[in-house]
Amino acid sequence: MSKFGVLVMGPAGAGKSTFCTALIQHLQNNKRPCYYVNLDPAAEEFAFEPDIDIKDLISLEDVMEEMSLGPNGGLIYCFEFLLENLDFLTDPLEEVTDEYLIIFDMPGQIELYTHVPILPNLVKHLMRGSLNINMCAAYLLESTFIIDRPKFFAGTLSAMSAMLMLEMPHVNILSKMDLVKGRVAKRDLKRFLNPDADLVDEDPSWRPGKDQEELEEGRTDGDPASTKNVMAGTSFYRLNKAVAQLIDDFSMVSFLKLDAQDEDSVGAVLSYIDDAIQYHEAQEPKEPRDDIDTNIIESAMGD
Ligand SMILES: Nc1nc2c(ncn2[C@@H]2O[C@H](COP(=O)(O)OP(=O)(O)OP(=O)(O)O)[C@@H](O)[C@H]2O)c(=O)[nH]1
Ligand SMILES: [Mg+2]
Repeated sequence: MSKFGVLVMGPAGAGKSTFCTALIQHLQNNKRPCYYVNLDPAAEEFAFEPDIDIKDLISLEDVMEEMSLGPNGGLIYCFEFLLENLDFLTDPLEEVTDEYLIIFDMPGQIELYTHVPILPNLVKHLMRGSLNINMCAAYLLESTFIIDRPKFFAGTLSAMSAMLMLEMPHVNILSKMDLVKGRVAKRDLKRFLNPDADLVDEDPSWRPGKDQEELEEGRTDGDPASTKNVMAGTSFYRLNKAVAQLIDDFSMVSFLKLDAQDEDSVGAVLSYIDDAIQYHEAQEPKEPRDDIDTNIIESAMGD
């Protein structure tokens, strides 16, 4: 028997926990069972109480205090500790059946998704070990990033890096769509869903050349440490063009749109996740149960 899960990832504040909440609400509205796993050792408040909470194993606050670590080092320590104590996850998850969608709410520290091999090891354990969970990664990026193209391509690069590192089915999501509605034309928005390198050239805010000249001549508005000119200069343009071209060449990253307040939008994203993990293929057609039908009929008749 397979199990089914989604790993909700992305940078800090991208809307991961809000998406998890919206997803749980949507599943409940559609009478689908779900199992909520919080893997953020710093998360305090939840709209739905997690079924498993990493804080019952280890909390970031304790680690930072006792090990004298900062928030990022502390988080890596928490995950290393989790990897040494995988029974904490395995034991309860073994009981979860194939009707459930297991939702893993991840922390936002970008270190986890880029260069340390912690997540690949965790994912391997969940997918290939005795748990045998069909997993999909959902990588969220805030849609407001599209207003600042260097930020958008940096975020897209981090999504691609997570895809390459995790080697699992993956959907990328532009979250908080309500914040860009009306600010970006629909046609322009479409370009960001399948980003190409030309978006860098078409950015109206670029002034390549001019500020670089000023920088080279030492004219930096009286502030020698100013980064303003660097960010608008030719070198920065070329860097962004190279990043965008790399993403374009791999042709791996496209985005789905998400407005967590809109149930249809949450349902649409869920249907992509279901497809990726082949959730519906595994569900047995349910026979109508005689006892339930009789009860419904009896209660409808006021018996
Ligand atoms: N307008 C709008 N705000 C949102 C949406 N989703 C999340 N937010 C807000 O964005 C902020 C961060 O949301 P979270 O869901 O906590 O983000 P997160 O990715 O879980 O954050 P970390 O766990 O701290 O990395 C909160 O203030 C949310 O209310 C959305 O769809 N629209
Ligand atoms: Mg969160």
